Amino acid sequence: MIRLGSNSPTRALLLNKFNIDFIQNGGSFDEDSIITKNPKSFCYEATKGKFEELYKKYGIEDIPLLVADSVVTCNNILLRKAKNLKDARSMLELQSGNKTSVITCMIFKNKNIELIDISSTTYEFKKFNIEDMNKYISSGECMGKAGAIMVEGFCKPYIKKVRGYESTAMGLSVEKLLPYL
Ligand SMILES: Nc1nc2c(ncn2[C@H]2C[C@H](O)[C@@H](COP(=O)(O)OP(=O)(O)OP(=O)(O)O)O2)c(=O)[nH]1
Repeated sequence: MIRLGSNSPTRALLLNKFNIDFIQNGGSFDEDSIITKNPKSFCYEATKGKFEELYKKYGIEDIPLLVADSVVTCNNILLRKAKNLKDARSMLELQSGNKTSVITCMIFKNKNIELIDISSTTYEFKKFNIEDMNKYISSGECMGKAGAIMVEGFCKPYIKKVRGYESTAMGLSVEKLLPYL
């Protein structure tokens, strides 16, 4: 049993998919407090902030703690979760027919180890079909996802090339975590 220190439904879905028993307690770390715009540093700072908040609140005496953060970088621009549908559209237009990477940082701590993992999955997308993209945006599924992309959904038919785990792109590099559970 582990504590998933996250509000993310996708992270819960991933742990379920890998049959990992967990309870879910999200935090309220303010990612807007992070100064750096470097995608990898931002992702690490956000994960560290989330970990410190929840480690203070729950500790690891009873069960291990897992937190994570994901960001997207395209054309060296840091893309977080879209603020609104207009923001989501511009993120998607940037990534259409382009190369984009999802960076996921995880911190996992139990009584014996502390794992800090930063992984990325890089995609080369074909150009998104406009009608398809409009439908995706108006569905609202683009919200709450780093870079407004959904690799297992909207983006799937447009994947030309991929390097890295799909789980990393969805927000939790579970394959990297398994050896420690
Ligand atoms: N379903 C899906 N979700 C994705 C994908 N890429 C990123 N995400 C989700 C995972 C995270 O919930 C979210 C990235 O935002 P954060 O890392 O800040 O996490 P979030 O605020 O959702 O929850 P947390 O900070 O862990 O409480 O985007 C994807 O391709 N598919």
